[in-house]
Parts: sequence; structure tokens; C-alpha cells
Amino acid sequence: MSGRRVVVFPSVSELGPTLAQLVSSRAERALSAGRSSFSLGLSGGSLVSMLSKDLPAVENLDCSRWLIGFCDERLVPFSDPESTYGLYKNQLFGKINIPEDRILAIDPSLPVQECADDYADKLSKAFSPEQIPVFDMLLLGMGPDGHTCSLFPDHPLLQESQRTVAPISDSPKPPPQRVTMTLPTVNAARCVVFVSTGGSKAPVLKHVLEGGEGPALPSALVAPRQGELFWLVDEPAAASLTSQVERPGPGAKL
Ligand SMILES: O=C1O[C@H](COP(=O)(O)O)[C@@H](O)[C@H](O)[C@H]1O
Repeated sequence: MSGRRVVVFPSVSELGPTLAQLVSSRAERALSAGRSSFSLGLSGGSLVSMLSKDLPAVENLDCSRWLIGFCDERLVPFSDPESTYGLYKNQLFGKINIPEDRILAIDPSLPVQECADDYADKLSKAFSPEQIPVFDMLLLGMGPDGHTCSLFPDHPLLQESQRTVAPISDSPKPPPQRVTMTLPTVNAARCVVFVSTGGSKAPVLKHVLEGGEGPALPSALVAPRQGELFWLVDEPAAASLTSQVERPGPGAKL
């Protein structure tokens, strides 16, 4: 790992455009390094509206060679407001030139175990011959309990070491049935970016970044083996931090 960067912004209005620039710059980096695609894993929750607003605003953005996957997904029809794919389809995909066949989504009509196997198979084919999907960039959120993807505190899935993708049927946050990337897949990525905003995240952010009582929370277990790790947070979320952070000036690029 090349070191964690914790970057604090006054508010979401400054964070969003910098996140979008970071995605765009890593896409250019991947494609100019000769890779055939830029692979980007998306999360749900609060990230959807931020990305949908700020990514299409990036000048000259060309997503025609991007490959989109989902870090986790809820097992509900795409028309359900809980569907992460459904939200991105309605709010983002129509605004960027991403070919539909470059979006790898779950099949929500399948039972949860088959759905996870089917999604793992889609990733495996897309990333062949790699043994494990190595995404260029994963965008992650963190819940107030420290969960990320659909990896929840104290859940046996945190010990998963073989599967790239796993089903979960007892998610403490509804809906209960979900499909999630496992930690080995998350930690294989070339760049992982957490986005965490709002004062409700301040206690858990401090626990994850600076330590606290009890076992490590799922978000604290994210440590890309050979990639970059960014935490992009706003001032309210960063309010309790005492460790070193970066506070970039307006328009700064990461
Ligand atoms: O349930 C989920 O929650 C997390 C965190 O969401 P946030 O709204 O607190 O940012 C999200 O990253 C994940 O994809 C989603 O399924």
C-alpha cells in the first residue's frame, strides 16, 4: 500500500467535484498505461447523488472504455428505490457515454446465492485471466456502524478469504438480501476511495482511522495491498479527528 490519504473538504460542494476529477484522472491514467478498460466499482447510499451530479460535469469526460461494476448491491428489482443499479441508471448512466454492455450488474431475479455466483462469474470473465478482479478504482461508502460494501461488523463474511463475491441474507441494514464484494477483492484494487460526509459519521470515522475499543470495523479492514487508499470527508465528519489530514485549496487535484 502506498499510504493512506485523508483529505478534508469544507462541505460536499467542494468534495464532489474533486472526487469526480479523481475518477477522471485515474481513468486517464489506466487508459494511457495501455489497459483496454478503466474498471470502476460503484457503491450505493449517499454516493449515488454526489457522483450523479459531479461526474457528468467533468469537462471532456469520455466513458466509452470504462467498465462499471458494483461493490455491493441489494437484491431487489431494478425498479425498487433500494436498487443501487436502478438509482445509477436513473441518475447517472444516461448522462455519461457508458455503453450498456460495459455495466456489470447483478441479476436480481435469481435467488441470493445464485445471484452472487452469477455476478462473480461476470466479474471473472470480464477480468480474465486475472485470478481475482483487480479494479482500477473502487468507490466506497461507510455506514454509521462502520460497514462498507455489505460487510457488516462482526459478520462471518469478514473472514472470507476464497470467494471474490458473496451473498448475504441477514444484512442488519435493510434490505436483508444483498451481494457484496469480499475483502480480498476490495483489497486487490489499484485505488480505493472512501467518501464519508456528515456529522453522524464523526465517531465512526475516528474509530476507523485512529482506532478504538473492540474488533476492527469492516471499513478499517480495507487496506489495498498495492494500491492507493483515499478517505475524502467533509469537516463535520472529520470533527473528531486528531491525526494528520490534508486540507486542499479550491480546485486542487489529488
Ligand atoms: O447499504 C449501504 O450503505 C453503504 C453506506 O451508505 P451511506 O449512505 O452511509 O454512504 C454503501 O456504501 C453501500 O453501498 C450500501 O449498500
